[in-house]
Parts: sequence; C-alpha cells; structure tokens
Amino acid sequence: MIELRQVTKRYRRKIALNEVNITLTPRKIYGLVGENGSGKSTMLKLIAGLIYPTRGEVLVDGNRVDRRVSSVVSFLSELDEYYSFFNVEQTIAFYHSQFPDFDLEKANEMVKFMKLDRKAKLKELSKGNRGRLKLVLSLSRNAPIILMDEPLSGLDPMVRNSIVKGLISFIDIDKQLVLITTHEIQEIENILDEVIAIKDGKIIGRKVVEQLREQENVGIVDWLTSIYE
Ligand SMILES: Nc1ncnc2c1ncn2[C@@H]1O[C@H](COP(=O)(O)OP(=O)(O)OP(=O)(O)O)[C@@H](O)[C@H]1O
Repeated sequence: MIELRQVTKRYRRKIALNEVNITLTPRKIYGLVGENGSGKSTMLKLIAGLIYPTRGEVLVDGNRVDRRVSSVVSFLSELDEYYSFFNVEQTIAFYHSQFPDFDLEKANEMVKFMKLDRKAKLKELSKGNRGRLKLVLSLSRNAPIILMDEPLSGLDPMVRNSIVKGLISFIDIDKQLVLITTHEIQEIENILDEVIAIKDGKIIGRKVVEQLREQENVGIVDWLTSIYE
C-alpha cells in the first residue's frame, strides 16, 4: 500500500506537490493524469525514494520511504539511464544481478513479445525500442509496486494498442499495484481500475473507471474534460 500524507514537495521556489493526501491499495492499476508540470513525475519519484518530501510523509507498506524502497518498487523512469555500450541481453543480465525479484524467464518472453534484438547495443536502439526495453526491465521484476512514468512515450502509435494489451498479461494483478502516468489516457483506459487527476500539484479528482462507465456512462476523457474546465 502507498500513502502520501500531507505531502508537499518544493524545488527551490517551485511547489511541485501541494499538501497531497492519497492512499493507493494493491491489486489495482492506477492512471495518473495531468498537464505538463502538474507534479506527476514528482509523485512517482517520491514513492520510489529518489527524492524526499519537503513536508509530510510518504509511506510504503506502513514504512517511511527511503532508498531501501527500491527492493519493493520497480520504477520505469522518463529518462534513459542505461549503459549505452551494453546490448539488450547484457542490460537484462545486469538487472537480473541487481534485483533478486527479477524474473529472467519473463524478461526473455517479453523481449520476444516486444520484438527486440537481443544483440543490439543500447546506443543503437531507436527511441521506440528503448521504450520497449524499459517496459521489459520494469515489468520483469516481481515487485509488489510498479511505477511507470510515461511508458508509452516514444512508441509508435500503430503498435501502442497491441503493446498495451500485451502489458496486461505481464502484470501480476493478484499481487501488484501499478501506477502509470500518461498523456495517452485513451490508450490505457481499458487496463485502468482507477484514474487520478492532478493539477498544479493538487489531486483534483479520482474515479473508479468502471463506475464512470456504468453509472455515469462516460469515458475518462469526458470526465477529465469536465473537471479541468
Ligand atoms: N529538479 C527540479 N528542479 C526544479 N524544478 C523542478 C524539478 N523537477 C520538477 N520541477 C518542477 O516541478 C513541477 C512539477 O514537475 P513534474 O516533473 O513533477 O511534472 P509532470 O506532471 O511530471 O510534468 P510532465 O508531464 O511535463 O512530465 C514543474 O513545474 C517542474 O518544472
């Protein structure tokens, strides 16, 4: 479980998150949406223990987050943080050596699904293929919490749909909590349990996707449009 209690994050003068309170429970896929600069990445980095709150606290399974949280949180970052001289196979082997929960069999299966060349060096991969590799690396960990910052960025619109469908089969939804930030909300709408909207560092709405559809008969985009007006 993830809890943010009265969390404020300030970068010098800029308040990126402003007194955020939120609880996320396991066995769900959450989508976090908001305009550029609304605080999405900041929220993920706080949960991943890469940065710390200015005020308030971030708890994972009841414990205040610090660097050790990386043993339970798999984080797909927006940035390319890999060794460019490694090839795909070597990068996977490196991750396998770093994380005890890394499932090599799953990684190999995903490499095939993503049609990645195992021998291609990272510096030679296209942006889209680096995006695919990031998905392989983050989802191959059997970590209870998976954080994905813009996982579809760089991927060709033509293949996004089939990749999203594939993703769901690589998530262990009986065990994992997945939090995804995206600007392509329509493309992941079908796999989300809940959507959370953030604006200017504040959570401005949260909805169960099925409820939106069944009770209000609207899609996520309609709901977002109504609350952002
Ligand atoms: N290291 C930093 N130093 C100073 N300001 C920062 C830093 N990181 C983020 N910010 C600022 O904090 C605010 C929130 O940034 P954040 O990256 O969390 O937004 P975001 O919703 O993920 O944006 P995007 O959709 O563009 O990725 C922005 O105004 C951003 O400029």
